[in-house]
Amino acid sequence: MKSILITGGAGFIGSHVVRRFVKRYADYHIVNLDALTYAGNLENLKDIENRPNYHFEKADIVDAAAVRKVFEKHRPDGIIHLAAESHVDRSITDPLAFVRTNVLGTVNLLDEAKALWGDNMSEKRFYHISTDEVYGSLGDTGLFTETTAYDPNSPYSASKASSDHFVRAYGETYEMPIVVTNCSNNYGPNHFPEKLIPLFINNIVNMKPLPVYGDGNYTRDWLYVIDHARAIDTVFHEGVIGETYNIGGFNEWKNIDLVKLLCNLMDSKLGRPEGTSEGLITYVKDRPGHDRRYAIDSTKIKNELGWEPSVTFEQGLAETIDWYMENEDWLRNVTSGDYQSYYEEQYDKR
Ligand SMILES: Cc1cn([C@H]2C[C@H](O)[C@@H](COP(=O)(O)OP(=O)(O)O[C@H]3O[C@H](CO)[C@@H](O)[C@H](O)[C@H]3O)O2)c(=O)[nH]c1=O
Repeated sequence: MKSILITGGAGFIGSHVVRRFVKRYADYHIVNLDALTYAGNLENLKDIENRPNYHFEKADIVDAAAVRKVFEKHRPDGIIHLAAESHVDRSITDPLAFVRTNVLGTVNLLDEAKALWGDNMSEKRFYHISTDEVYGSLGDTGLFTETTAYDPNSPYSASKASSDHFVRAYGETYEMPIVVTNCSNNYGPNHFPEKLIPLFINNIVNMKPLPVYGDGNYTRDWLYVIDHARAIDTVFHEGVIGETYNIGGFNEWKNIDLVKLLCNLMDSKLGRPEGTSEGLITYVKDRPGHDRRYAIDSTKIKNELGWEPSVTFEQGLAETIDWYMENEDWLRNVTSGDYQSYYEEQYDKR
């Protein structure tokens, strides 16, 4: 039996990875290690929580002793590391939180893996999930490839770039079998409504303003989270040790075009007159250091491992909207408590 530790498994991308692994690999011992911060939610895993191959451990990766206990108990052969602070706006107001979780937390995990595996690293794997933001910002043309130089601009992307470097350093220095993927913007069910798509879905439902940063002409490449989880499964099992793979949707959208599409889809789903949601669009002060364009070339993973997106953007977005509308309780629960004050604070600042 293979023991697999998935960090951040109660979060957005992590929960889709945990669900996929628990359902597909009945003979694996799957451990979800999560600190259950504001963005982690065990509700995301209700449908699989009683499966015999699933185990949950509440621990913060910043706490090395707590991580060690989990390692000693479950003795993982493979680690899929997704736990991270992930919101760029939060990193601008509290960079240290990102250093702690994303840098220190990652090094703690690497150290515990090294201690557990010792000299016997064959058949082991440390897989770090990272972001295309480490490459910085593009002009109107070009794509990030695996050889693009790192050039992070936000405290968030600087912390992820740093953690990528530590993972690679453990590969070089201690011969740890590592693999890294850098992925574009994800969307889909269970996405915390601080990020563009779920925030705007929530605001449209509640007829609240849609705060578009700057001129709205910022470009992102969007990938359905379920396709990302499938890519992670592929890289975990078939990716070549020491390699980096870029993952993206070849699906670039300017924010304002995406927001207008979302508005139109929501109006028709909610039975509201055309143009109702677009009327909520409010241009607000820009995000400091806002990266203009991300666009990623995922040819390598397609050619070498046979992965490519399976869901079109129109299909994925429609499924996402349906999910939020069918899961009002989930949305209400995650937007209660501190959420409101966080949201208002962000909005007031602009
Ligand atoms: C929340 C919010 C965002 N935006 C803009 C900022 C960005 O250009 C775009 C998407 O913003 P966000 O949803 O915050 O995502 P972004 O900053 O691109 O980063 C995401 O995508 C990255 C991958 O590229 C991940 O590594 C990050 O964890 C993830 O948060 O929309 C707005 O115009 N208004 C908003 O209220």
